[in-house]
Formats: sequence, C-alpha cells, structure tokens
Amino acid sequence: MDARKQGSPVAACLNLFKSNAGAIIYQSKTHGVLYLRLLLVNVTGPLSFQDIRKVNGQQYPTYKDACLALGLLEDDNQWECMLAEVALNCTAIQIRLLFAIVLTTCFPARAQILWENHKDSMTDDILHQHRIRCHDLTITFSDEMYNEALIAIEDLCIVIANLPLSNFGMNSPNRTASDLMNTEMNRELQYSTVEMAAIVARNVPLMNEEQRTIYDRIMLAVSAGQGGFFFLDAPGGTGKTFVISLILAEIRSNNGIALAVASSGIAATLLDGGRTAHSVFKLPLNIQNNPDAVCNIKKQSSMATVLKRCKLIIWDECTMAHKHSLGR
Ligand SMILES: Nc1ncnc2c1ncn2[C@@H]1O[C@H](COP(=O)(O)OP(=O)(O)OP(=O)(O)O)[C@@H](O)[C@H]1O
Repeated sequence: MDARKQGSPVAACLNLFKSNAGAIIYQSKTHGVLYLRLLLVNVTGPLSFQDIRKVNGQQYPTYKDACLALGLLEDDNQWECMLAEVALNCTAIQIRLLFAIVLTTCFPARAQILWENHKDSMTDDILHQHRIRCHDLTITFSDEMYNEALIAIEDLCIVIANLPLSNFGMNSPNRTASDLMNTEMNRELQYSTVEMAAIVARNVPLMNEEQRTIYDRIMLAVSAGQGGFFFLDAPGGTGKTFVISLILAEIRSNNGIALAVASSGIAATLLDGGRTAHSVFKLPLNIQNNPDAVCNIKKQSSMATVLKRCKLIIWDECTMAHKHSLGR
C-alpha cells in the first residue's frame, strides 16, 4: 500500500491525517494504517480513534494490540515452528538473517516474543566467540551477548528496509543513535593497532627491493595526503597481496581507515577486512547496461563518512570490474 502524507492532523492521534472529505488517508510511517483499516472494517460503531482501540471494555495502546485482542491477526505459530526448525541445522548468522527478513517482510504479530523464544540460537556464534576469546568454555549467554545479536539483526533490518527494530515491534538494542549511524565506521576501526603494528614490524624487513619501492611510494602519498592513483601489476605469486596487506596494516596501525575491496568475493577473502567492491560502493548491478547509473551511497550515510575519512582504497583485481564501475 502506498501511504500518502496528506490532509490535516487528527487531534489526539499522533501521525494520523484526514482529508477534507473525512477519509483517513495516512497513519504513521509504519504499518499502523493496516491495523487501523482492519479495525475499521471489523468494529462497528466506534465513536473515536480511542474508542476503536477498546475491546471488551479494555483500552489498548495501539491498533495492532486491539487487532490481536480481537483475534483479527494470525498468530506467530508458523514463525515459531520455522525458527525452531532452522535452529537445528543453520548457523546463528543465517538464523539472524532469516529473522530480519521475516521482520521486515512478513510483520509477525509478536516479534519481541519470537526473539525471546529463539534468541539463544541467534546468539550462538557470539557466545562461541566469547568462549574462545576468554579461553573459558563455561561462559553462558549474557544480556551483552543478546544485545550484540540484536544489533546485528537491526543492522540487517536497516540494510533490507532502512528501518530500525523499533519499527517492527521489537525493543531497540542498547546503543546510541550515533552508533547506529556509524556501523560502517565501527567496522573499519575495529582493528587492533597493536596487532597491526606487529604485522608491520614482522613483514617490513622481509620486503624485497621492488616491494619496498612500491610500499614507500604509496605510504609517502598517504602520509602527505597527496592523493593519486597507483596501478600495481606483476606476475602471479610475486608478492602483490603481501605488499598490499602490509600497506593496509601500516595505515590501520595508526588508527587510519584503509578500505580493502576486490572485484570478486574470492579475491576479497585474501585481504584483511576485504569486501567486494559491489558491497562497499553499492555499485549498481546493471552497470554495463546503464552507463549513467551511480553508486547508491547517500551523502549522510555512515559509508559516506567512512569514504571521507578513508586514507586509501585498495581495489584488488580492479581490471576485472566493468569500466563504468571505476568512474561512478
Ligand atoms: N618479501 C616476501 N617475503 C616473504 N614472503 C613473501 C614475500 N613476498 C611474497 N611472499 C609470499 O609469497 C607468496 C605469494 O605472494 P602473494 O600472494 O602476495 O602474491 P601475488 O602477487 O598477490 O599472487 P597472485 O597474483 O597470484 O594473487 C605468499 O605466501 C607471500 O606470503
């Protein structure tokens, strides 16, 4: 349904608008209008917008709650069964993705209860990471871990529907609004400067003369903020990835942002923190047919902030990308 924000606001009913003819045409940016319409066709004789949310003498805070009380919505049994089933043979990452898709496209009636019932299977990998990190297999689920999983689910919802969890009837994870906007930035600043410095200290003395020349030239341009394009071409196995990884580690050891992208997923896995160029730059998929298409990165987005602060972008196998990709 295409919600249109027209008409004048209705008193005592936030985000509700009506036209001159009295027809209700818009209610909130979420799906509240669906529930209101459902009530309007099922409840007879309501005298006000408050009245329509009253069921058996009890006043419900939202139209959705009133619909649930009237039994107008399907229960979430199918989602309960599905999440219980996938918990048997899917990873926590896959289950979180599935849950985010269900939230954003199927609008379960009681999403918070679904989360409460299945949060263990969606937090399993985070628990495992904590156990490995602390060398302690007796650690169990904690609120912090659930919160971490919720943040991951919210990130997925933002990618899929550009809406936070609160829009899907769930409690928001515990993070500030600025964190919400800076997911990309957090990802690029997550590297341990100590570890990166250790890689640099270990591998810089190993470089041969040619590698050293490339390394020094690029690092000079980065440290002087000169900007520029460098094209590194050499036969396979001669140490291109070795030098690139060292340059990435050097910049990251100083808390700088260095983006590592590759034209293919396989090549991206060879670089620390590597991702595909399509994922990072939001390249249009039909770029070969549409030379005017541009990257889908909004000016105020967290990715735009990362690109502004980024000191170096390394694009492995850039010759594999379509020529239009490089100019977007
Ligand atoms: N100076 C060096 N000292 C020690 N090992 C090196 C050095 N340069 C490269 N290597 C090693 O050589 C191997 C091949 O290097 P690398 O993968 O960087 O080559 P490449 O040019 O990227 O190859 P390809 O084009 O096939 O991806 C790696 O194991 C790397 O660690």
